[in-house]
Amino acid sequence: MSIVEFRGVTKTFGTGAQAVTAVDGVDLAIEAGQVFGIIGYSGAGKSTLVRLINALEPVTSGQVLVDGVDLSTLSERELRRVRAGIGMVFQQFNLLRSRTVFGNVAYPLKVAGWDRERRRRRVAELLNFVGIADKAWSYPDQLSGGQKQRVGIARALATNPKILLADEATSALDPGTTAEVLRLLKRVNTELGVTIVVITHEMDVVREIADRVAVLDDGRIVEEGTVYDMFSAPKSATARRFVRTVLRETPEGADLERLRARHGGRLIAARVDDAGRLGAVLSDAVSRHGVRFEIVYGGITTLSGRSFGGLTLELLGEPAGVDALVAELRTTTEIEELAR
Ligand SMILES: Nc1ncnc2c1ncn2[C@@H]1O[C@H](COP(=O)(O)OP(=O)(O)OP(=O)(O)O)[C@@H](O)[C@H]1O
Repeated sequence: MSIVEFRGVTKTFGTGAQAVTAVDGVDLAIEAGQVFGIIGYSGAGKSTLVRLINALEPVTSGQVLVDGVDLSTLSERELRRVRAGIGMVFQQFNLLRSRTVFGNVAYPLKVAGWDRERRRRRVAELLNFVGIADKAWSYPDQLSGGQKQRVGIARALATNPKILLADEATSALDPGTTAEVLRLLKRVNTELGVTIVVITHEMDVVREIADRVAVLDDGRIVEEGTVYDMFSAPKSATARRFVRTVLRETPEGADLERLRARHGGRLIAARVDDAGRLGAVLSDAVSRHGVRFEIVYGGITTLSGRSFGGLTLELLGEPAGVDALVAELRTTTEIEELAR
């Protein structure tokens, strides 16, 4: 059973000519223990989707199930219980400025009726986990963005939720701090077993921590799958655009013009992955086909622990030899001609 499931969910705001369909016929299954990314541009409906999961908004049609229970069948009191099992982390942290770090993290425990001693022990444990035990008596204004988000995460985890919703949790942070916060979220997933739904407009965030990803475009899921599959073979135009923001393995525009100006040989872009034998074919290129090559662009990274990337090669030799090499390369990996 999925921990979160959407069945034909539509959410419309307003009526008549003013109606806006923010979520449009979404089917989605998030399994327990996953980090699930939902990526989309501004206005795609991401925040609305999140608000449907924690029942801050009712669906217009369809069903949202949390732990197998259709939220629309629950009373307000039962919904509060479901919400208590879902933590939330926000882009703007949403900390109480008048309370210390300790006070912010203790707040949901107080609301849940924990006594003072239990609260103290739990907050200490949480602050240790997120690495800001030394800031317990500081106020939010005295903290950096990354520290504030650690407090936000500690607060979200206070009552031991099974699900954590992170809505653009790193969008207000610089790249270095983003990486630290993402590592912390990954630990929340692996060490505490919390299922995390990450809402973002940044493909880097998806690449860093998600297991699976859904692409939301104009309220619809246009693509869904493992992060590796989406990066290595994006199917929708929106997914391809997102992937290109992170992986610049194929030169375009001015980069491509510069390469063409500098390199007279035939330019091809080759995909590199775990299965490919690009290196093996290239190392025999001279002896088998009389073709030399130069690596002129690209990069290789890891995705979900697997190699992934692309290299642009300049192939130098007799046209027939180059043709034969390209044909051989095509049998091992994806090749794109960067024609003049
Ligand atoms: N309470 C509301 N009343 C009316 N329209 C709304 C409401 N909430 C969202 N919308 C509309 O629904 C659409 C999706 O908005 P939503 O905030 O879910 O998108 P988003 O992907 O989270 O965008 P952003 O990243 O900019 O927040 C938008 O057109 C928005 O104007």
